[in-house]
Amino acid sequence: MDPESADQLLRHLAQARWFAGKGRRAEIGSVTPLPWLTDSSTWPAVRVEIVRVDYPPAEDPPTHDLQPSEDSPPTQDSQPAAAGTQPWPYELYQLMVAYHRAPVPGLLHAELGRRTVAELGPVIGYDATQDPAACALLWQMLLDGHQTRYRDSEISFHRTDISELAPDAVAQPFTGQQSNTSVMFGDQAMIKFFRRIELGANLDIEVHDALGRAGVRDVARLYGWIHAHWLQDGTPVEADLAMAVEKLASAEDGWGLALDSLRTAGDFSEDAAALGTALAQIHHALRGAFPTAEIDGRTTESLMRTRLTVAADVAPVLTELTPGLESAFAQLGATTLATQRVHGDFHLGQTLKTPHGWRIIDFEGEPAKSMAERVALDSPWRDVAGMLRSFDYAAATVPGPGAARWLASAREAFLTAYAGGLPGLDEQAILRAYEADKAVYELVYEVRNRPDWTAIPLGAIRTIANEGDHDGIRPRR
Ligand SMILES: Nc1ncnc2c1ncn2[C@@H]1O[C@H](COP(=O)(O)OP(=O)(O)O)[C@@H](O)[C@H]1O
Ligand SMILES: O=P(O)(O)O[C@H]1O[C@H](CO)[C@@H](O[C@H]2O[C@H](CO)[C@@H](O)[C@H](O)[C@H]2O)[C@H](O)[C@H]1O
Repeated sequence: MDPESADQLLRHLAQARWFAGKGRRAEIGSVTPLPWLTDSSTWPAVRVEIVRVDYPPAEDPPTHDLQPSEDSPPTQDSQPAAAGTQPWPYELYQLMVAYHRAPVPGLLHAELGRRTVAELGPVIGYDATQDPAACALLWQMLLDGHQTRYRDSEISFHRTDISELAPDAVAQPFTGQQSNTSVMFGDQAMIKFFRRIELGANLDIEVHDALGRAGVRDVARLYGWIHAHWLQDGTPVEADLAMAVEKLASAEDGWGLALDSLRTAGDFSEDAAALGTALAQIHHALRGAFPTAEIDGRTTESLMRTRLTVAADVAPVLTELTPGLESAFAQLGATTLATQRVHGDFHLGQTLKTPHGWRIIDFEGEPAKSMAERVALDSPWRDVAGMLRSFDYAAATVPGPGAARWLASAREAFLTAYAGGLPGLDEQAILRAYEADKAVYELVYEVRNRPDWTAIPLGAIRTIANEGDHDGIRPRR
């Protein structure tokens, strides 16, 4: 790729909401095209291109010296870099590209650049997720279970039961807040194209698949996914590129509903109870579908202490609160924790209320955690604590005379429905430790993303830390 095209691509990435490298010194390391999804007579011509974005240290000169590779389909415009190992951090991003021979009115915002592609000649590349013609082709490929291979690369569409899906569903890009890119197909399905690629199995697909097989109705039905394997700079890799699920029509998100209820002095306890029941059903199914283990609570306590130390570098106010927080974590030291696969980032924004009941979405865990952390077994109390923190966020966002009562009744209804009764003292102590750990995570999240919101988790952290002090409980180490 010539420097001008690399710069153009980098500019496109830099303005994309899903690009994680904003504000960092980034370079295009390589662009690896996967096999064409369309045949030579079909326009637009569609394929996935995997973009490696490098983050070299400031002293290294920019590298646009990308070398052609024999492992990729021949093109004039994009080749993987020759580098086999990367001395600096990098990320892989998916671009689903639709090539047209002439400009498409209405797709100006989705233009990736003009280039000459060996098999196509001079063309204009667009983000296919924004192109109705390309989306119609992708939809048909899902329905057909399309598969295409070239040398060491393959891309395949996998389906579950798609008998209810109509071929003529009209594509509509999702315009709400999200970290990936979703396209709605009529009122039937949504395809979420993962932007930042994680090699291996995608957690959201894995969990939706397992819960669907277990007959759980509290999540959207999984209709299929797109999987690929290719040579990434000479190394064979594979990843899931997209997930197709039931579109939850007429759905309202839990965060908005909770705020509405607070603003109108309403009562959220019925909804909170339904969310508790849904979470209990999901946890039950996850226990059946994935391994479980009993672990020494001291291991979790130690992880929480480490996370707190790391967090205090980002939010130094945590240093003075550390003794109280460690007191809360220390309660875990005396327990054996039953662990399993969990949601990992359960909050009101991950819940949608449909005419058929609440549905839970986005099983990928906390975005700031590594894949190993997100897939690790954990106590189900992590998710319970996540939702309790979310009620606290909602009440703090709409303060007023009724907020404290709203919060208490939502908490009680959720906990009672989840656990079949209010937790005993031992469970309350575990829950408190998880609430503290979650609030520490949130404080870091807010410092980095929404500095105006730091007071919310900080308020909870102070309360928990001071409770520990009053109890006179001290960490044992
Ligand atoms: N199955 C679905 N049907 C309808 N809308 C959905 C569905 N799943 C997610 N959404 C909408 O998309 C938004 C983002 O979903 P999410 O899974 O969190 O995406 P991302 O991982 O890209 O951030 C949700 O807040 C919700 O409004
Ligand atoms: O992007 P994700 O939805 O995966 O989650 C991240 O962003 C959330 C904010 O959008 C953040 O949630 C925090 O704020 C919510 C209110 O906006 C609140 O309901 C949650 O309880 C609170 O944790 C989440 O922590 C973060 O991982």
